[in-house]
Amino acid sequence: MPKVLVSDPIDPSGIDLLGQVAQVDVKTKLSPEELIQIIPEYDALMIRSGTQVTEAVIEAATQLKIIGRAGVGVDNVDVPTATKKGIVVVNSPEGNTIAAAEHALALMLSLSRHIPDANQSVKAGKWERKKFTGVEVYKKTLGVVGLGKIGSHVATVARAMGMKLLAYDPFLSQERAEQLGCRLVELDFLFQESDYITLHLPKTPETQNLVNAETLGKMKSTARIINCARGGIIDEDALGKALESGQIAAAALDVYASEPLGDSPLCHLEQDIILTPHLGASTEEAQTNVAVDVAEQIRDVLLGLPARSAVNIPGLRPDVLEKLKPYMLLAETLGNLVGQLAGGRIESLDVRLQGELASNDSQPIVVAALKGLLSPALRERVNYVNAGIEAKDRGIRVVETRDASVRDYSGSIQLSAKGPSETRSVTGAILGEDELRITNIDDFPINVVPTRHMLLTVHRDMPGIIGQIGSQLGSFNVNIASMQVGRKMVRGSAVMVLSLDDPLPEGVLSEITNVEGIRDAYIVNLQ
Ligand SMILES: NC(=O)C1=CN([C@@H]2O[C@H](COP(=O)(O)OP(=O)(O)OC[C@H]3O[C@@H](n4cnc5c(N)ncnc54)[C@H](O)[C@@H]3O)[C@@H](O)[C@H]2O)C=CC1
Ligand SMILES: O=C(O)CCC(=O)C(=O)O
Repeated sequence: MPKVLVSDPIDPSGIDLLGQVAQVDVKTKLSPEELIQIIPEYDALMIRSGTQVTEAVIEAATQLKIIGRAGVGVDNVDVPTATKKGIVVVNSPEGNTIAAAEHALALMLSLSRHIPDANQSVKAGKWERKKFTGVEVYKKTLGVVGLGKIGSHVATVARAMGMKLLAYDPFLSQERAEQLGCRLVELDFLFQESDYITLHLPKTPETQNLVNAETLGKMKSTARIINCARGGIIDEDALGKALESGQIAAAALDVYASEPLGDSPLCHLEQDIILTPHLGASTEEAQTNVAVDVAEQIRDVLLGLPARSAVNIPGLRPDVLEKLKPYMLLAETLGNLVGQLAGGRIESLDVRLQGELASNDSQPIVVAALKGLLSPALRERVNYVNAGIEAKDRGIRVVETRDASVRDYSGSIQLSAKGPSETRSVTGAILGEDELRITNIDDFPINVVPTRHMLLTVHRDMPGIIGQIGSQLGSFNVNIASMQVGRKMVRGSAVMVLSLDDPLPEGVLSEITNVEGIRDAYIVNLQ
């Protein structure tokens, strides 16, 4: 019988289900060393957010086939290392959506009516009716930052309560926002106009400290902010200061930059602040949903069947997967790249299969391209199962074309993404067994190995420009791993792609854009 380790508290419904096909050991509160010591015995690991599945844990896990996260965020799993070792990572992208949305709404109403303080006051024998006079949410403006699954449900309920809705989501179409009764606006406008702001976006390098002293400074002094998304999206020091100075009226947080929160200055604020211990997903229903969802996937993988919500390896028959894997990885990488170049609100994606690939089943490749395209916006919430639905919900039209006559490589994929103002296109191929290459960017021929941190420029082909960019990067201590230039004609336009050892520090991009001859510069981060 296969062995499953459950290392965080999981609803019994999931454990019972797994018990039918495996030996299940529940061992919570393991130290990192204890986990590394016992993990070699196990075929599957089931976790919530408590267990850190680090590179060291995965390297020690010689039998492991699957890691199941009973929840959405897989921030506590080293997914790239798991993928490298062929370990499937699954999550439950929707099991706790309603729970998290309802928690945000509960916090909004609690802030409006001072429920936690009023409760404490009555329990202390007081009767302070005037002190706890509240405000109504009816006809107030709610700004929703991140209009995905949770944000959409919050918007739907808030609309039914008579609230006016603004939303900011750089990856969502106007049409989808309108369906939800939201006016899609820029972030500054949302901060200036909202009476309540609720955050429902992922934590990424771009969203870290999205709410900071400057953005808080734009809010009304009567405004209230709620964060049930991820800690670190709000700068906690700046929030404390904004509350103390009366810059904003109140805040409610469920998530923190570091958890558990411990004795933070936020706990000692006199002002209106409600703090809950990451309870967004903690309802009986959500815990049953996520436990059963993930346990079913672990069971299926242990029985040799595909998983339905794999964040890293798609649910295909092993023989099909083996054949298509390099091309799916290529499509996902190209999707990610073209999405970053097109910059957000994509209206359509053209997937063109060329050469030998033209006669293949295109569906897995299209899905992989969409997963890559949507991953800057949705991160681990987009997988091979929901990528098509997510794209449709976002109003992205997908067109497939085939051209068997293109013979530069045995098989190649071209993706063209149409944004609001322009269409960007990238092509890639597989060299040898599984080496990925980007072979064309916006019709400029190039030969680039995709890497994690890249800088891409479109510039005038003239002497000195490459040297200047190299010096700029050097002055910021950024090391260049490789460089490729592509051009269509001498002294015309050119593209340059630099692979970097480290992420680009803030401010470098604007310096590079200022170099004479540079028309555009992009930071591209590929997974
Ligand atoms: N407190 C808790 O216990 C729970 C927290 N969460 C967190 O809630 C958040 C939302 O989850 P879901 O709605 O399921 O995710 P989702 O993926 O369905 O929606 C996220 C939305 O954020 C948008 N987005 C991405 N970058 C953005 C940016 N820079 N600015 C504005 N919007 C941006 C995306 O386009 C997407 O529409 C996540 O951070 C998730 O980890 C989820 C479940 C429970
Ligand atoms: O309670 C948990 O497991 C955390 C829920 C959460 O934040 C998530 O699913 O992303």
